[in-house]
Amino acid sequence: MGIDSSSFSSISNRYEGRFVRHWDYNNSLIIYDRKSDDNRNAQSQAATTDQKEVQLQHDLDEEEPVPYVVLVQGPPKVGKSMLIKSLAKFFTMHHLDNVRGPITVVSGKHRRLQFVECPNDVNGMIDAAKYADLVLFCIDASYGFEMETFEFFNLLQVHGFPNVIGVLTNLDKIKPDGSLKETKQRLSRQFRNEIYGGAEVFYLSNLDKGMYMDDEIHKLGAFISVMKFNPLSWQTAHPYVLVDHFEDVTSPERVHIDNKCDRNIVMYGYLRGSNFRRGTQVHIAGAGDFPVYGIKSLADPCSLPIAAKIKGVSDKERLFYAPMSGLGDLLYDKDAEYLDELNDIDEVTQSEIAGFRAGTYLKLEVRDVPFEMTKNIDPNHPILVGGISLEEENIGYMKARLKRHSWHRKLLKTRDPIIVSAGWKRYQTRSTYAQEQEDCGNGLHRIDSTPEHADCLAMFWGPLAPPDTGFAAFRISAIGVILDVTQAAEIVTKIMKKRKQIGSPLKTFKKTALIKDMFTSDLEIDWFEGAAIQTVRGVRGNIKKAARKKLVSELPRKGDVCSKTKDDPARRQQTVEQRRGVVFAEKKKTTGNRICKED
Ligand SMILES: Nc1nc2c(ncn2[C@@H]2O[C@H](COP(=O)(O)OP(=O)(O)OP(=O)(O)O)[C@@H](O)[C@H]2O)c(=O)[nH]1
Repeated sequence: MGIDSSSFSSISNRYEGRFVRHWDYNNSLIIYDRKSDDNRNAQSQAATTDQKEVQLQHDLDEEEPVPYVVLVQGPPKVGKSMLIKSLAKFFTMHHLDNVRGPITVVSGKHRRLQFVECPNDVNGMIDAAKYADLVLFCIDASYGFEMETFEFFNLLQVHGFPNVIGVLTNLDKIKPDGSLKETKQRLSRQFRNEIYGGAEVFYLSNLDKGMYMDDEIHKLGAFISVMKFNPLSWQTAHPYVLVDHFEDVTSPERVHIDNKCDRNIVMYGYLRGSNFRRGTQVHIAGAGDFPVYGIKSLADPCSLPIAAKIKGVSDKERLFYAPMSGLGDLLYDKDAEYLDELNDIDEVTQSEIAGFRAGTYLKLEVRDVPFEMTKNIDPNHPILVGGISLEEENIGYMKARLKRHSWHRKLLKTRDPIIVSAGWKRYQTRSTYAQEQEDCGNGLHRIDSTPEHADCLAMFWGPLAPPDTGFAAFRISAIGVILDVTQAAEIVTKIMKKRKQIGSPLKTFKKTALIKDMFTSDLEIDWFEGAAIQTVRGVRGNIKKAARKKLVSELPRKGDVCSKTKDDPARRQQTVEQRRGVVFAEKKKTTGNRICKED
């Protein structure tokens, strides 16, 4: 039976008549007679000691939740770094000089937070939207909302919907008359209207010694420490690592011979989402898919206080971990391998059975990545490594439903290049847009550009993402969802371009007509089999097939009237109209004649 620690202490101290109840190490209920008093005091002391130990054991048995990623997003110079520094100081009393890369802090007995400053470029924003558990939207109150805020919010909608909080900065730049209160109210209202109805908004009204005011940071920090984090579906279904330390381990001799050779790299970070099984391929954002050459679990560099106590490390030493900002102990040393609270099963066997557990601090080695990755490494641009399923390892065609974003002024044209972000991946591709139309059978009508206000279908080639995955096209020009995937384009769907082909009727039969001068070859006719056809007066039909030469030469003569027409007054006028245009000129070109079947 599982109990929480608070209910344990109240229950274990409760006396019922002559019986005392308490829980043993396995959380099993034990009841003993309080009147068999020989060892009563001893038992009471034991119960207190047991209680402490059980609570410790209970805390240890609980999985250490992985640090939540708190992403600080906002336009340039809005105060993102200063907010992270102020919050880090609130939680740890450490002063950070730089904000570079993920910064992990212990924010409470059971919670750690990892602060990340969102890069201001498109690729950084795309990746950040996929790993954020909470987003602090920094808004410069002296300026108002900027495009990036809305753009990033749209990305969050596509890739999951984490918690969001609005933070108004630069309030001291507004005149402290009536307009300050009015500005706060207006921006808060706008944030809730445009971003998220129930969102909290915090105000950072001034600076004190280069930091935000303590009391305001305390309010925000305290709120984040206790808020509920909702698991996001894509993240929980995939293993992923937000890299907080990176090393190039290519042998110097190899680099000396060819400084543009592929590199071997080692990345460190907490495993998030689902368990990581051996053999899983990873996608390194911006670099591509790679098999994992080596994977190891290491000692947690920023343990929760309870776990640190068991490992004999003082809390103070473990409250902070920010290797890219130059803080935190180097526990990712090769020898410092993690030992599980399951000592009798060795690490290899465990990982073979269940994979590496989410929350584990991992060391991942990947070989032969392009040298540009190490050359352009930027600590302000955290690396996202996502585990991919077998299905996602393939490249093929995807059919998606898509709608042009209202703030993208131009229509998206078929075959124009777009940057797509779907699943862990972002890539450039060309899309063909199409619409479903009844007269096209199972096929689709190709359209030259996306419709003005409606959604449409998009077919594009790229690394496959599972159906129902949200995606966005950049700079946010459209958002949509993947419908279907395959490696062969024709299986996704048949797309037909709508063309205006004009011909003239050669002969009409009962329900059939021969049309001439519409196409130039039999092959062209084959492409259009089944396509809709219509006369100027509105008689509708479908293209059936190319006419046999013999049939064309055996055409009836002018003046023949089909009996069906006489019986059908509604159609009579149309058919007569249609027959007026029939030309019995000698046929010059037999190919290109069509048999058109009426509905
Ligand atoms: N007066 C005033 N200045 C602020 C406030 N917040 C930030 N600043 C100043 O704005 C400047 C930029 O602050 P940062 O924290 O570096 O802003 P940032 O968003 O991290 O900037 P980038 O990383 O370059 O995008 C600093 O000089 C801060 O002192 C504020 O609320 N009031």
